[in-house]
Amino acid sequence: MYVSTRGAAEKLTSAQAIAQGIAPDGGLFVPESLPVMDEQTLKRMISLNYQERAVAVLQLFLTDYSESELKSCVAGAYGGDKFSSSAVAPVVKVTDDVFALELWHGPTSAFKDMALQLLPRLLSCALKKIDEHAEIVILVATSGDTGKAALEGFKDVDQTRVMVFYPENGVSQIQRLQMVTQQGNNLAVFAVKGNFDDAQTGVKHIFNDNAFNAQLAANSFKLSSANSINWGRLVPQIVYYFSAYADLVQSKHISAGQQVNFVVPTGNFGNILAGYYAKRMGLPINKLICASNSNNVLTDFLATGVYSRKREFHKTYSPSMDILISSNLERLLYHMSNNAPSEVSRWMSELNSKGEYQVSDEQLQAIQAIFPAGWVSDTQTVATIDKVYKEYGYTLDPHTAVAWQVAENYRRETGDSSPNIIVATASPFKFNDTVLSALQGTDSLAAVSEFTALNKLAELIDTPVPAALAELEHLPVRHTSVCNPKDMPGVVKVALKIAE
Ligand SMILES: N[C@@H](CCOP(=O)(O)O)C(=O)O
Repeated sequence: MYVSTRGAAEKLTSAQAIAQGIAPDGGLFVPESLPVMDEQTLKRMISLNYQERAVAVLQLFLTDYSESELKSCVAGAYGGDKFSSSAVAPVVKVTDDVFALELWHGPTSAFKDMALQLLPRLLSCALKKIDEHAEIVILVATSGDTGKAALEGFKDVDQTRVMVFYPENGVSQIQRLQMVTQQGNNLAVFAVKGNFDDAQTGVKHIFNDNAFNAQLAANSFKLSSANSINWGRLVPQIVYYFSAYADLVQSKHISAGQQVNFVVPTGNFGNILAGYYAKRMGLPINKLICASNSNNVLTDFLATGVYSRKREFHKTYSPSMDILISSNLERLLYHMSNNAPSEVSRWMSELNSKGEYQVSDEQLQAIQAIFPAGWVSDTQTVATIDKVYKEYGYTLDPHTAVAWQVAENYRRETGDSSPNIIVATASPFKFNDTVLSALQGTDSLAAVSEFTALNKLAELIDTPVPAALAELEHLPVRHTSVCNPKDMPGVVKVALKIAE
């Protein structure tokens, strides 16, 4: 069963939690108890393919789904030619003890596909299970990657509508084009005059507005989420930690049981939290290294125990991580406080009212023992892209470059020699201008169009542009709406044709 991190919502099955998205008390759903992956299953994973590994992990959490339901959801998500790699999430050896877990082989070239190809299937199945007939309105706040992956995953899915809110000037050109050209009859995309936090806060306000939800219900609509606040977004992400480990044992780069570090470019804390669940389940993870850009709110929290959003918001070359309110930290705090919803509620309410909260020294030490952290500037990010390409012929996108450099700094500072698995979250082509100028200097971008830059990058790194990105050049723009954060509820009503 699933409980809210704030303790004031009823327990739900996983199907109910996935359909609701967020708990009615404003908290996030977490498993009441965490399953353990026994050693035998861990060993067995080595010889399984990605889909089989996914079922093995999912069935430990989604206990109200049958094995055949999970197999069918997983086959739909990862089967066929949806992913450009047959491994789905391949692990690439970059140096003797540094590996890249490439999570960007899906249809939108970012790691969000790993969950957002599966979530629509889990949700459709959940709606049948719980006999829900309302139309589910999925609200998404995005700093670039989740939005497109949600649009692609939910496009024309029965009984769903999708509404994506992205910061007007806070995503890469390719990310923007991916969203504004999206086809499908059940979706809408809005640029928000503000940053990602404004969009995410706007969405959370809508979720917590009882009158608004009642009006929706009267029109046979219910809200849900495709962000990592939804448990159904998070659980598929646990799978690739197991899969990467199994691959490395299979290829004999590590021995079974050996401790490894995962280094995760972090924004909303969902990806790295999935790694935490994998560790709690028994995967031999030494550290989960939290890598940030100059929006280093998490680095500071992990150093001091004070989470403060009272700071300048920076627009960086790694825009998907331009976030100051990291939603999933709430789940970690719940687990690290020994499941104490009253403490979590107090911290979240202080974050809301005072802009900050502080955990105890004891809690901080327990968190620090698992999550070392660091951040790098834009200047270091581009230097890292250039250095890694020159030294190893491997092309990093800016988010993955942040992780790479933080991993290098961590190893130098601590002497921890565990193999580092860098979680590669996006294709370099999504951030073509930053990557091209990192490799060839800013002059390479002078007076060239987005698509010339894409092709130049492809030629330089001798890799074809993903077809779905190349075709953006010829797709008509279908979504041009812009709104203020305070107008988001009205915008949702208009899109749903609900009268004021
Ligand atoms: N980095 C994200 C921000 C939202 O995070 P999510 O994991 O909660 O969906 C993005 O690219 O949109």
